[in-house]
Amino acid sequence: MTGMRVLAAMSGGVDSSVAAARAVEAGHDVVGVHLALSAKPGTLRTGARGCCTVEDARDARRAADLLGIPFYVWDFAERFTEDVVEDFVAEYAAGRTPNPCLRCNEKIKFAALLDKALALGFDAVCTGHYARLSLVDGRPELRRSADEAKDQSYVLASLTPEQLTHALFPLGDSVKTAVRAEAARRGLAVADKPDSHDICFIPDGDTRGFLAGRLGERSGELIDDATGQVLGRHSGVHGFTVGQRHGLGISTPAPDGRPRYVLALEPVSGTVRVGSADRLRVTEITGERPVWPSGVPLAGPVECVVQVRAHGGTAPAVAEAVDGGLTVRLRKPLRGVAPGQAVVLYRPDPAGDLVLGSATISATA
Ligand SMILES: Nc1ncnc2c1ncn2[C@@H]1O[C@H](COP(=O)(O)OP(=O)(O)OP(=O)(O)O)[C@@H](O)[C@H]1O
Repeated sequence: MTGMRVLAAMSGGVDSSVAAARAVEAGHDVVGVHLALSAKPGTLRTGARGCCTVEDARDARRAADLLGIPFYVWDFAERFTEDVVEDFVAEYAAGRTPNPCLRCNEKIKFAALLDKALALGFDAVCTGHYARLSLVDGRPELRRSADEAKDQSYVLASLTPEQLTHALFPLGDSVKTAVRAEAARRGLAVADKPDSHDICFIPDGDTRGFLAGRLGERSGELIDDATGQVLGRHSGVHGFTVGQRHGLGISTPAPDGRPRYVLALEPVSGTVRVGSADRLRVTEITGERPVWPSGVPLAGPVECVVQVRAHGGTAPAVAEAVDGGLTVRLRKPLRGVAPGQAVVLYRPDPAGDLVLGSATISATA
């Protein structure tokens, strides 16, 4: 479809700059917007790296200028803090492992931003996400990106059909190297800008330190799940994720000398249960709050491939919608399946695996 009124979400990175350029080229009427998401952005003077820095806003503006489109900066810092950062902290405090990019898509980019865009008369929000999106008989179909390494369908799979109907992902069919080459060809100054990674509001990558700063000391015991033996103390369940092996701070070596992994987090008592790798194997996953991006709930047990974290963690499975939730029986056990992460169901397809549904992991067995 051409001639839509499109609001391009421009981070100041190479992907969203090229995505906006392609939207312009496709004949849409495009306006660029950069979201100020941090209450304390880094500045040009200190050169500090941070979330949504002054440099990022400037890069986005330059790209918009080159494309000849109007450009605005909108302050969404309060919404972002409430819906993404506070949620992130609360989830860790509750012993779960959240995915903040997924939450940002669900609550900010395709909720607060999309709502404002629709209210202003735009038809769609365009982003530089790597995922394929098409409308088939009026139903959105979300598929994995052509670039396997960059695929972001996992963090978009919890969007509803209503949200996806108003989304535009112009990079879905491209690989990152081609996008960089295109940025250079178009004269976009951000062509060489490094990929953003990890969590944008923790620029130094020290998630544990960030959470410790927010949640303080909440000490508890590290317990060997098999023997009940206390192996050490820790300063908060928020420092751990199911499947974690390193940084456990265990002072007592296991009698069998095998490495130990986090098996479960119990926030009320502050207990971290650890055990050997074989105890980490999961064959059944229970999911809550399922979402069907194409608007079609699973009918009966369905053979699919599931993914349980943003990178890797895939296995063939049989999934079934039950009582407003989801049950997944894995055909091959997975390790490191953490409550709070999403379980995303895919139907394998040479044209890009199709997202059938998604749910939040609530329990494993
Ligand atoms: N601060 C922001 N303002 C506006 N849009 C944003 C912002 N941050 C992210 N986005 C949008 O969300 C998309 C995905 O965000 P993500 O953090 O995964 O970026 P990315 O893959 O590094 O892309 P880019 O190279 O454009 O930064 C971006 O391509 C962009 O469209």
